Amino acid sequence: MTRDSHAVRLSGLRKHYGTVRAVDGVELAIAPGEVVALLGPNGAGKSTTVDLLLGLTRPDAGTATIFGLSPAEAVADGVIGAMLQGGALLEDATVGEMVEMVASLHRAPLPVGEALRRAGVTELAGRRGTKLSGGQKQRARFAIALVSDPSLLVLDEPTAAMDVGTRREFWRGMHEFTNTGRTVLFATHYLEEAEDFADRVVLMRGGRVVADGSVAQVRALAGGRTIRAVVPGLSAAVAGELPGVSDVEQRGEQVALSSRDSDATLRALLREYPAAHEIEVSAVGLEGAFLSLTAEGSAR
Ligand SMILES: Nc1ncnc2c1ncn2[C@@H]1O[C@H](COP(=O)(O)OP(=O)(O)OP(=O)(O)O)[C@@H](O)[C@H]1O
Repeated sequence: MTRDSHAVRLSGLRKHYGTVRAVDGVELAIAPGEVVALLGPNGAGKSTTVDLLLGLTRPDAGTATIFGLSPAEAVADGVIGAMLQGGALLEDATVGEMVEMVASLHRAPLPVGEALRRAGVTELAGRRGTKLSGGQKQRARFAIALVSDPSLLVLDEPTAAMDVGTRREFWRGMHEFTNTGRTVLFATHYLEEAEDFADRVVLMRGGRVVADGSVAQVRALAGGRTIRAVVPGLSAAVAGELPGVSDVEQRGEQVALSSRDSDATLRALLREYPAAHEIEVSAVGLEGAFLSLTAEGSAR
């Protein structure tokens, strides 16, 4: 088999559970070195996509490859490391023993101490699985995911059980990993994590990819900008007819116009209402884009 130049390639991937289309024709190619956030509301198909990529579930149709390998081959080779939400830990073993055991399964693992350090669990090495808090378990799973020294890390809501400080430490460890040119795909509900950490955002809804691009591109897809101004004598009906305007919110003389073309809207607004003042134009945040692109009945 020729080595695929992509770190991840999902083609025509489908998985149904009864009548539920958990993954409904996903196409996704991730280049080596990309850090990709997988976003979407509950039930969008993120975990199923991750499971298909790891070979934990078989697709009804389509293929998933990792550097040209099947999921099973990639897992066996240590090319892919995974951190899953409910990933089992051995309750009777210590964190150090668990990492040691996983290391022994791989040809060229990281030194165990190094994996523990990168995951911030050096102090927990002697602690048993039963004695770990939710956030500590997540960090132990991170050490286990790192120890094969994988080229691709796949993480399903890695920081879900972590407090703010632990989360910051976790992303510091991740930066250490990605700075060496490794590839990461992580599913998350925290938009600020996607905004801060990902090069690319893939938005899923109903088992499909509904947006894919940089944070800035996904924001732009959601339909532009908001213009806020104080406009004496404004008529909401007239404002709604200005070019590019998709929504008008008025409170007294204060107005917020959502616009697909803020330049055209602003020119027309000032022509119509020369007394308009305190004008502010702002981009839609990732949160706004997320809500608009994943809303039920959204056009995309
Ligand atoms: N093993 C299963 N059996 C039956 N239905 C399933 C199974 N796994 C997932 N589903 C269904 O498939 C759909 C997609 O679920 P999935 O867990 O992939 O979504 P998700 O985007 O990860 O959601 P969340 O953000 O809540 O974790 C949902 O409707 C879910 O109920």
